[in-house]
Order: sequence, then C-alpha cells, then structure tokens
Amino acid sequence: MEIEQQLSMIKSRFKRICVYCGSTPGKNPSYQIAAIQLGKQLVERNIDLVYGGGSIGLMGRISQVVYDGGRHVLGVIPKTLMLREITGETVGEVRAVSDMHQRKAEMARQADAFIALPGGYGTLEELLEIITWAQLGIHDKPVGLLNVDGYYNSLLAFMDKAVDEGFVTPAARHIIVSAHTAQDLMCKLEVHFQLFFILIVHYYYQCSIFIPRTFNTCTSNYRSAHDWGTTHTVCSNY
Ligand SMILES: CC(C)=CCNc1ncnc2c1ncn2[C@@H]1O[C@H](COP(=O)(O)O)[C@@H](O)[C@H]1O
Repeated sequence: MEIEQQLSMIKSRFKRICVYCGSTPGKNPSYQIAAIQLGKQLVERNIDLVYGGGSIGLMGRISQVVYDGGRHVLGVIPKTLMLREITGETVGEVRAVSDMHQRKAEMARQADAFIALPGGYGTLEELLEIITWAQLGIHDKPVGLLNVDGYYNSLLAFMDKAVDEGFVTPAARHIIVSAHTAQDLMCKLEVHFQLFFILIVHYYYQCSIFIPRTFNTCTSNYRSAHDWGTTHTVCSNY
C-alpha cells in the first residue's frame, strides 16, 4: 500500500479546521458542490469547523453540512456584521469580536489547519495573511487550497512567478498544499502533517543527532496543536 494511503487511514490529527470561502456561491455549481464535499470530509474525519459566520454563499453551505453532521461549528463575526440581513443566521456557536483584525486572529487561534475554498477578496486576503504568518513563523499549521475546477490556477502560477523572480523562497512556496478535490486535499494535509512527525522522530531516534530548538518546539506544539494560540511559537524550519 502506498505510504500516502496508509497515512491517510490514520485517524485525523486535526481537531478543528478553519475554512475561508466566498460569501457568495459563485456561478459554477461545482463551487457549492466542493463546499458540501469538504464539509462531509470534516464530518467523516471528526473535525470541527471554524469559519467567518453567517449563512451566505459557500460559507453557509459548508457550515450547514458540518453542523448537520453533528460536528461543532464556530462562527467568528465582527459585531458590525452581526445583523442577520447582512450575513444570515449562523448555525452552531457564534463568537462576536470587535473588528475584522480580531476576527482573523481568533479564527487562526482556534484552528489547527486552514483551507481556502474559492472566494473573492475576503478569501484571498485571509489566505494570503495566513500564508504570510506561516512564512514569518507566527504559526506552523498546514494551509490547504481547494483548487476547484482550476479556480486558483492563476494564483498558483503567480506564486511560481514570484519564486522565479526572487520574491518568494521555494520553501515558502511549499507552505501551501493544493488539490482539486476535498478528499485529496484532506489526504495531502494529513500526510503533510504526519510526514512532519515522521521526519522529526527519524531525525531524533535514528540519527541521534542534534535537533534544532525550533523542531523541538514544533513537536510539542503539534501534540497540543488544538491548544495553540496562547504560545505563538516560532517555527521557521517547517
Ligand atoms: C456587507 C457585506 C458585503 C457582507 C458580506 N458578509 C460577510 N459575512 C461574513 N463574512 C464575510 C463577509 N464578507 C466577507 N467575509 C469574510 O471574508 C471571506 C469571504 O469574503 P469574499 O466573499 O471571498 O470576498 C470569508 O471567509 C469571511 O471570513
């Protein structure tokens, strides 16, 4: 059996994933289908959802599926967007925050991985900020991109160009894990997460060599990944 298959059969290590996605459904029905499929993946893997709150667009689709599947749903909404006419009714738990900055920090703090579905400026802004925070070592959590029907092809091509032109390092380019289907993306993120552990364990026990302080920090951080947020561990070796 392929190592990817073996690793993906192991129970998910993620307890709660933050999903960034469009506040509109998009024109192509495949975007809504992808949001529903990602919601089902979270339910199957016993993973809770953190998102921007409300019931509009793809946000509404995924939150309803995860809620109906019996998982916990946390919507983080700035007080100014809390009017039902703006975002619709939120299923599950609603956490009110003072502004958009606090919202992004709270969403990041609550989750132990991030996934972006198709979306507009809001989604792009959230995705790029969480990648930037990974690049700066503010967090060491996986970031996934669900590239439904090639929606993000041009963004990925742009990132490759940024590497070619010397504005993004090849290592930073690999922060983002992309796939075309929800199932593939979840498998890749699980493998990404677990290979990271295997590398550390191999490094530590087989090689018996010096472990950089940041690796130690990362290992302990992942063991309690769900509780991340109070420590803001720096991990530049990920
Ligand atoms: C007045 C107005 C346009 C309200 C839109 N209502 C919204 N309600 C909740 N979260 C939102 C809203 N607009 C943007 N966001 C945030 O930005 C992302 C979606 O923005 P977009 O549709 O991709 O760009 C979401 O992940 C969410 O966190």
